[in-house]
Amino acid sequence: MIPRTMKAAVVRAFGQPLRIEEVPVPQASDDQILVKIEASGVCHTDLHAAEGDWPVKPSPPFIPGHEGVGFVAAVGRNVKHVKEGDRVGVPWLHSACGHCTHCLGGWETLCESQSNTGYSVNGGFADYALADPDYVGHLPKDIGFVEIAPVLCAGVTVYKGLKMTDTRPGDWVVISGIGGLGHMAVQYARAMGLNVAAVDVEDDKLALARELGATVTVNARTTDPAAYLQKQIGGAHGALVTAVSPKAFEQALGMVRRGGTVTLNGLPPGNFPLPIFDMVLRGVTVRGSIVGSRLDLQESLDFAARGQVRATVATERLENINEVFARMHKGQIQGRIVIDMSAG
Ligand SMILES: NC(=O)c1ccc[n+]([C@@H]2O[C@H](COP(=O)([O-])OP(=O)(O)OC[C@H]3O[C@@H](n4cnc5c(N)ncnc54)[C@H](O)[C@@H]3O)[C@@H](O)[C@H]2O)c1
Ligand SMILES: [Zn+2]
Ligand SMILES: [Zn+2]
Repeated sequence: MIPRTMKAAVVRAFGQPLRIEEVPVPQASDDQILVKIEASGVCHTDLHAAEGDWPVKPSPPFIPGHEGVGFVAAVGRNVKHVKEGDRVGVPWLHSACGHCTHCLGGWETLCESQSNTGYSVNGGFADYALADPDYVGHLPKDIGFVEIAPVLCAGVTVYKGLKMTDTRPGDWVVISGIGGLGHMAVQYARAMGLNVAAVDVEDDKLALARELGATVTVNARTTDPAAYLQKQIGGAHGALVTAVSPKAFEQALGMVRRGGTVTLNGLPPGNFPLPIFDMVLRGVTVRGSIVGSRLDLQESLDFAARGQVRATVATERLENINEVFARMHKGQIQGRIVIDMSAG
């Protein structure tokens, strides 16, 4: 039985604490599904959204959250391939047009008509969320909701980002920023046969990276990470930047060897300089990468299903979301915090 109202964390104004409110449960249109959210990972993007950090902003009031996972509670009458009771996740890529050149080419992440969960449409920091059945992730059978939630954004994003480094098994990849995204990246990289170096500004993050399979670690607060990696491994073949500091982006350029590729996942507001001479003579590629396609999402879930990646998680109640954001802002979270919607 679906209630009329639900609990949700709502952004009423940028930079203000989220409010826990009782709001109407949304109703699925003929082409949508309604998902009963059981767990919802907290991504740094949710914090950027609530702060209004980016040039393209959401419109308050809105409900953040794009790692929401749970059971399908209702299906619209046109929905054929997803049924009530299915276990699904509602990712950042809420929906796309399906017919532009990007969508046709398997690059729906670049669709100009896309909508984004927890940003342009309400997300998973609530008991229920709407979803487009064509864009949900189908969850592996034997993994709990709390543990799988971080794959819906952190997992798929770094899995795709690693592919975009154009590295091959046996190559070195450096992961800069070992937070929610980065700690998953270390694991995907290992599973993909890569040697992993990890960079962060906190020693406890680097300790986690080592536990998860990184064999070289550098604290960028105390050591110049580019110089260190050139000396230790001759520079990496690829770098994946998930850090929330523009400084880390600049430093990553020097972490790769000649011909290397630097893929940018992190989204701190700001810019960083590209030294022309150095980029040209060293043949370095720099590219952005945003989440992943539906196929990337399903593949990233398959790694979890096979036990090759496993998010380091701690649970919190939705009521504590502002405290979670405060800790995230200070870089005090190990792995991912997941809101357990069944708690309270
Ligand atoms: N491109 C995408 O599709 C995509 C998807 C999800 C998140 N993001 C973005 O990725 C970023 C990271 O998200 P998250 O949830 O992993 O955040 P997080 O807060 O969990 O982790 C960020 C990490 O960066 C580290 N860090 C900070 N300054 C650093 C520096 N100078 N050098 C190295 N490490 C540094 C922090 O210690 C922390 O471990 C955010 O900006 C988020 O918006 C992008
Ligand atoms: Zn995210
Ligand atoms: Zn499109």
